[in-house]
Amino acid sequence: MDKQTTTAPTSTLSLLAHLLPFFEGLKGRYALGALLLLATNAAALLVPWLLKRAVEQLSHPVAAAPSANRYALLIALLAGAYCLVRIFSRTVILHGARLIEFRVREALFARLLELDQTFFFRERTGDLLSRFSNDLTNVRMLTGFGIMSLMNTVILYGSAVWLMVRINPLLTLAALAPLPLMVLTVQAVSGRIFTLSRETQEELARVSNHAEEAFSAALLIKSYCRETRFGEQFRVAANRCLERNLSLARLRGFIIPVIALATGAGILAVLYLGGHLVIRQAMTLGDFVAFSGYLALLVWPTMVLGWILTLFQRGGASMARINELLAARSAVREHAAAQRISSIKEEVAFRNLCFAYGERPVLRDISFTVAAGERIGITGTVGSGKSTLLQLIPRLLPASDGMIFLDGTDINQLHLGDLRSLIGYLPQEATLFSRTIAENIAYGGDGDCPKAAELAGLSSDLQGFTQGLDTLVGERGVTLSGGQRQRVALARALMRNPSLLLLDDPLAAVDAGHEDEILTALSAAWGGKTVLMVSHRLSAFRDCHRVLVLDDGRIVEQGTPAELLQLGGRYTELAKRQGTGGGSAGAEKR
Ligand SMILES: Nc1ncnc2c1ncn2[C@@H]1O[C@H](COP(=O)(O)OP(=O)(O)OP(=O)(O)O)[C@@H](O)[C@H]1O
Repeated sequence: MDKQTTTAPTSTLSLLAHLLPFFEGLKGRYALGALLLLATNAAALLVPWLLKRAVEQLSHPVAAAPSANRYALLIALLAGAYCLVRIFSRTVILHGARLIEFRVREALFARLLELDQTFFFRERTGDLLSRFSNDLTNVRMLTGFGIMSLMNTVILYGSAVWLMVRINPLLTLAALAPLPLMVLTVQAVSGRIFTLSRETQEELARVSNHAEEAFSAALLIKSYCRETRFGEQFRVAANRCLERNLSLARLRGFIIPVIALATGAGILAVLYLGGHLVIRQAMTLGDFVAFSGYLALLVWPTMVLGWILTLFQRGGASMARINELLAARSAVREHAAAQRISSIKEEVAFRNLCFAYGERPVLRDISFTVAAGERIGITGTVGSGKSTLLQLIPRLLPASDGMIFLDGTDINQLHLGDLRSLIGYLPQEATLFSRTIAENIAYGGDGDCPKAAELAGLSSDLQGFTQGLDTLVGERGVTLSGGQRQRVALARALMRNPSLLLLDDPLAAVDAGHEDEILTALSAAWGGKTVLMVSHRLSAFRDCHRVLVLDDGRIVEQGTPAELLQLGGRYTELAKRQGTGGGSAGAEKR
């Protein structure tokens, strides 16, 4: 995702405009919140007016005592009503903010599920997690406290200033005269606050990334005694984050005294000028008390202006980061007129398939056809593009149009869900969820779980677990051996009895004893399945009708294992090195 660390603060509003769709159906709630805020402020504004009336009564001392009690009671009642309505207004608005946070989180998650592999190659997990946690919190603060405080400030300023003008326009001017100084200062620093907020969020994302890497690579860090070095790298990242945070705090610290100065100067001006007006009897004492009361009500909203500004700039910066994620588009998309498919009747064909990761070509001019029910082995040098080739078939990676066909139809025109449900894919690295073995296998689809486990050669392992298929595998399968993890993943791929089986190095983490067990079990599972099996071990190809040998993204040899051994080329060389018959048992061609 493009970094926009220097996005101008003026664009904060346009960034926040992206939030509008998430307010759908909540506008009424915010309007009610505003109404309740109006009511609380009306109660607050009545207090100075009652004080004025109470003070005016003091000029008639005889009647003053009972009426003073009455005013005191009224003020107490108003304060009670103020508290009650205030609680409701906060709940109504803050609840709305929680709903918005929930909606944005859902939208983010839906987008992440939709994005293809190439996106995840680019992005760091810690950074993505940070968008889900810190950035979302900032957006919630903005849509909750930010909006509530802003509405409160606008309502209070609008009404209090109007009442003050009614009492004495010139005194109002004097009270508010220092405000432009405050506005100019706030304006001057707001751009810097936005930039710093954005940088802080990015540094925080780096810290999350370091933490995430430290957790997932704990074994590696310990085995290479890299605790100190890793700790140091974390400290550097955390320090950079701290510096940004401190700069932000300094800036906020600078705003608050300026605001306090402006409000203090206003109060001073009112005391001095208002006092003189009262002495000269150009203003009643009651009006002076009411005026001071209104001004006092403005102190807090003025003081929190700096905080509101920070909430908006920080929320804007976070929204920019969230928008980047929401705007990310998958290179693998459903075709507008996607064709449904329920089986592979004839073939899977590759026609001059080329693929590149960014600028780097990985597969070049690959052409071959796999007849339905045919089993193809794929071997070759490390990094020759074998895994990439497999991942292109279920469109886990985006292939260009006109390169891969299923029964004559370009896979890009097929319904994505249909295509994928025809395929059982075993990736090179087995990914397990921290659930039971049975649940991990059942993730592959509906089917016979014990049977799939048996086919994957898991039976003897399951006997060793007291809870068998119900054994919990720990986070990402840590409580299983590498070979066991891979066999659970294999069972998952077999679970839905797929038409097309894509096996990426199914014997990579398997010992010789299990290799034979799995291959024998798989022989029973082939049925009429079309199979593409990648392996470095040529013995894996004993049931394959044909084997392709890849080198630097090209097919350099192909044929039955026996034919390839006759060629005396790459395959023969590999077979010699492995001291095997090169899978020459080779399946009979149909
Ligand atoms: N996400 C990626 N971004 C950039 N390059 C990649 C990415 N994944 C793989 N590659 C590169 O593409 C080439 C082919 O990778 P691939 O994993 O398909 O090879 P392979 O033949 O399966 O390798 P191996 O035998 O080691 O499993 C390699 O050079 C690899 O470095």
